[in-house]
Amino acid sequence: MFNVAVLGYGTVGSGVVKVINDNNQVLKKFSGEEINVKYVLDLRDFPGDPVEKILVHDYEAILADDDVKCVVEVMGGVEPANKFVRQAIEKGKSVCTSNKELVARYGAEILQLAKDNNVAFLFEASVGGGIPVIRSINESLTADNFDSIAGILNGTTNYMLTKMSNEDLTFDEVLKDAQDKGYAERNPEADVEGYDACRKIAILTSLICGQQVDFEDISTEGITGITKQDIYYSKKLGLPIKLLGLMKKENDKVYAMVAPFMLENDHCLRNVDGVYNAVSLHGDMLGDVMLYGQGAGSLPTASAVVSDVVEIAKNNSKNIPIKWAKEKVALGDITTFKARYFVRVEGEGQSDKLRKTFENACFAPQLTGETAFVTATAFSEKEIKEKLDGYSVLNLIRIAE
Ligand SMILES: NC(=O)C1=CN([C@@H]2O[C@H](COP(=O)(O)OP(=O)(O)OC[C@H]3O[C@@H](n4cnc5c(N)ncnc54)[C@H](OP(=O)(O)O)[C@@H]3O)[C@@H](O)[C@H]2O)C=CC1
Ligand SMILES: N[C@@H](CC=O)C(=O)O
Repeated sequence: MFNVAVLGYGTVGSGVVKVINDNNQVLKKFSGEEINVKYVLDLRDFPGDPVEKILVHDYEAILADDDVKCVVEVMGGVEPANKFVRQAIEKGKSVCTSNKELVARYGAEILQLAKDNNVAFLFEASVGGGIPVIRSINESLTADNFDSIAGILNGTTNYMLTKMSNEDLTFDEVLKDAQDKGYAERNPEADVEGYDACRKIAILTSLICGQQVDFEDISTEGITGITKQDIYYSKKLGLPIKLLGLMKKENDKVYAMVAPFMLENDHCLRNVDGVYNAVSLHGDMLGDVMLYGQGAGSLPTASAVVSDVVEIAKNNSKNIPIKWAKEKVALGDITTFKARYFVRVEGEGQSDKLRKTFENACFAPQLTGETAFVTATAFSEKEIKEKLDGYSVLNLIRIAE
C-alpha cells in the first residue's frame, strides 16, 4: 500500500481523490502498488462527503505518520504551501504539486532539498494542466537543444477569448463563467493579467535551460486591454487573439515574454480554443513538436497530479533527478523583439496618411471613430510607438507568424 496525503480539498484536490479512487486499478498497474489516500487536509469540514472520515485540520498529524510516503500539495499560494512542502521533504516524504506559484519561485531550491533528502519533488500539473509537458521535457525531449517555446499556457484566458469571440459576451461575464467552471485562480488577476502564464513560461524556460529563470524578469501583459472592438477586428481579419507565453534563444541569449497576439493563418496554435492549452517547442534535431490538452479544470489537472504520484510510487519514493540549478539566467532585452502589429488609432479615414508611414499596411473594415490596420513590416515596441507619435493609439497587438 502506498499512502498519500492530499493538502487542499478544492477543485484540484477533490479531483485527485476521485482519480485515485476511481482509477485505482490503472494506478496499480503502472505503479505496482495500491495507492491510498490516507489523509485529506483542509481548513473546512465537508459534512456528508466520504472524505470526512480521513479529513484532518492539523498538518502535524500527516507529518508524524511514517506510513505517508507522498504529500500532494494542491492548496495553492506560496505560504504555507512552501513551508508544508519543505517539512514533508525533511521528514523523508516525496511531494508533488500543481502549484506553479510555488514552483516558479522555489522550484530549484525545493528540488535541491528533495535531492538532499533522497525523495522526489514533481510538479507535472504546474504547467498546462493535464498536458504531460514537464515529463516530456525531462524524460523524452532529451536529445535536442531547444531554441524556442510558444505556448497557450492559461486555460482561463483562452476560454475567455474564445467565448468573447464566439458569443456576444462581456469580459466580466466570461470571467465569471471560467471561475464557475473551476479554471480560474483564487485571485483571477493572476490569469487575466498574464501572471499565471508568466510563471508557467518561467518554469518551462528554467527546465529547458537547466537554470533558474525568475518570473519577475519576464515582460508580461495580460488580456485586460483586449476590448470588444479588438475582437471584432480579429474576426474580420481572421486573426484570432491568444495570450502567448514565448521563449526564444538567439546568439546565446534567452528572451521570454507573455502578451496577447493575433495569430496568422498557418500558426500552429491558432486553433487551440476554449480551456485547451498547447505548447510548441523547436529542437535542433527534432524540429517542431507540439503538446495539446486541457489546461485547467478539476479532472484533467488531477490526472497530471496523480501521474506524479504513480511516478513517485514506481520509484519507491526515491529522488527523481530534474536539472534546475539555482544560478540565474540573465534574460535578453525583450524591447528589441520585433513583430508586425495590429494598430487602432482614433479618428476615421486616416488610411491615406498612415499609408505614408506604414507602407503596404493592410487596413481593416473600420468601426466608427477609428482607423485600424496591420503593418506589413516588423517593428520593436519602441519603433512602432515612435512611428505612431502624434496619433491617439487605441490599441496595439502583436502578430504571431
Ligand atoms: N483549478 C485548476 O484548473 C488548476 C489549478 N492549479 C493549481 O492548483 C492549486 C489548487 O488550485 P484549486 O484546486 O483550483 O484551488 P481551490 O481554491 O479550489 O482549492 C484549494 C483548497 O485548499 C484549501 N486550503 C487553502 N489553504 C489551506 C491551508 N493552509 N490548509 C489547508 N487547506 C487549505 C482551500 O480551503 P478554503 O477554500 O477553505 O480556503 C481549498 O479547499 C493552485 O496552486 C492552482 O494554481 C493548477 C492547474 C489547474
Ligand atoms: N488558472 C489556471 C489554472 C491552471 O493552471 C489556468 O486557467 O490555466
